[in-house]
Amino acid sequence: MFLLVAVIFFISLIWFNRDKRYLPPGPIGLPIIGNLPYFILCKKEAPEAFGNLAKRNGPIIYVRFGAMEAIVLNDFKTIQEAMNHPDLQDRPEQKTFESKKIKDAVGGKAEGIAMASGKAWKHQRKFLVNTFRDFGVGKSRFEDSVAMEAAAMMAAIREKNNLPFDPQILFSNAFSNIICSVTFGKRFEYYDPKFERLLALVLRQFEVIGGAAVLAAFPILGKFEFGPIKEVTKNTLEFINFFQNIINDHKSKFDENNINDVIDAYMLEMRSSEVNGSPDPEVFNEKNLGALVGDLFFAGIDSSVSSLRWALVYFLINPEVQVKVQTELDDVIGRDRMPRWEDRSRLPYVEATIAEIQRIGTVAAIGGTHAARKDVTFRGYTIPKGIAVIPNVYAVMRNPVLWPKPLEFKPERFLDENGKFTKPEHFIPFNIGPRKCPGEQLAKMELFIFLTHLLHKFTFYQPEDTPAPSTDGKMGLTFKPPPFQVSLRERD
Ligand code: HEM
Repeated sequence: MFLLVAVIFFISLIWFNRDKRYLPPGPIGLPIIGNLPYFILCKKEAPEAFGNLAKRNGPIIYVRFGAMEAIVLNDFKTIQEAMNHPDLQDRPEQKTFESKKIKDAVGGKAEGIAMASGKAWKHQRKFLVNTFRDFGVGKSRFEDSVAMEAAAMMAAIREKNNLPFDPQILFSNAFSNIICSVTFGKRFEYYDPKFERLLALVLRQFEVIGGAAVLAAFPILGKFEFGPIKEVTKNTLEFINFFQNIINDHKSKFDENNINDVIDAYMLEMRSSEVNGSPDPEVFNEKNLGALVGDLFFAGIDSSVSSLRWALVYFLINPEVQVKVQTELDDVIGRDRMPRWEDRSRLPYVEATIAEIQRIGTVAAIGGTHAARKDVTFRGYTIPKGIAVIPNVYAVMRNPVLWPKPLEFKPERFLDENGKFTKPEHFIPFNIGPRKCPGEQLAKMELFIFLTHLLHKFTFYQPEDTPAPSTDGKMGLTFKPPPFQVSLRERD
């Protein structure tokens, strides 16, 4: 009996690993579950575990979890080539949101930008990039909205009366409000119950989505809708309801001569496509609008919140860097006014510090999963149609050849011999290629304004009797620091 089981096991092992002939090397997978045990047993977060596999197998590796197969790219040149490849710009099919309940609520399949492929992605991405440009998002004329939100957040910080606090909620309030303003032209007071509910949902969704994605890789488990998948479905239905009310409100007040936000601009595009047949009416419709609004929330909040939290973690551990940033701000800007976006070219140490936070924090550690539109031959391997292609940006940002002593927090690595800010081409926090982050300019402005305004007014330090914050990031929707507490003093 034992012999029979052993024979069946080995035959299935060979069968499940059979079609690796043209695929890159990787660890041998078990039947059904694939490489899941490796990732559980190695006790590392996925980006680091991929990097370790690459040390043994070369920069391009193949891994499998249940039905989800992935090719992971672990060095800069490979990522650069793949992310610019015209046939590698799709997204893999999304099983996490496959629930019938979600489809019923939306009236079918809804595609925004972040998870879309083909023409839905191409047209809507172009729309978003143009709309951001027209509204001046991430440009000087948008600065006042960002600065106002930073001021509201600092007022809320002062209400903590010098008691230690976890910055997660306040940062989430602020960055959510910026996305609300861009998307539907409204910001909320921090204690508005509607806003508190929305924020709690957003934060919870960020927490459970990773677990749901793992379960969804096993179609049989995914069908039963339990645990995280059930919760993701429930939260998504609540989001749909929230966004739909806002869209309905915009519909009732729509005025084509008064386009104020992304939803207005999208409705104008829908009108034009109804009347002229261009842009494509199959793409610009209300279902996809809802999905696009959701994308802005999921892509545009957690990444900025986690970046600013990494900033505080590294300032608490390296107080001398915080002092240098404050000294540069005081020397260049002075104490009588707040720093402005246009000041940044005169603040090389500030720019270098923000870059170093983005490098060492690497919030988009596996920076955007792509997929092949058709079978692609890449560096002698086959990337089969639909398979996930993961750029391991974390491995690039911590490669000791590119960044000597990569675990040390050293803003100076971004300064040249004349003290000018400089960044090498392998610095890719927003990924590269046609699919790179369309919110890059906004994110850069948010980080600059929030960081400089906070350090202009406050000095952060580790609360007494608490351990130093951990730099061991955790993978959720983004790569983020574990919760920590911070204290501050108001500067003179
Ligand atoms: C520090 C902050 C941010 C970082 C590090 C970041 C990074 C990224 C990365 C790595 C991707 C995947 C690119 C790819 O698939 O190749 C992405 C996609 C995206 N990001 Fe960001 N992002 C940030 C902030 C924002 C903000 C503020 C917004 C919105 C206003 C935004 C909107 C998007 C959207 C819509 C996508 C999907 C693009 C597509 O699929 O074509 N991001 N971001």
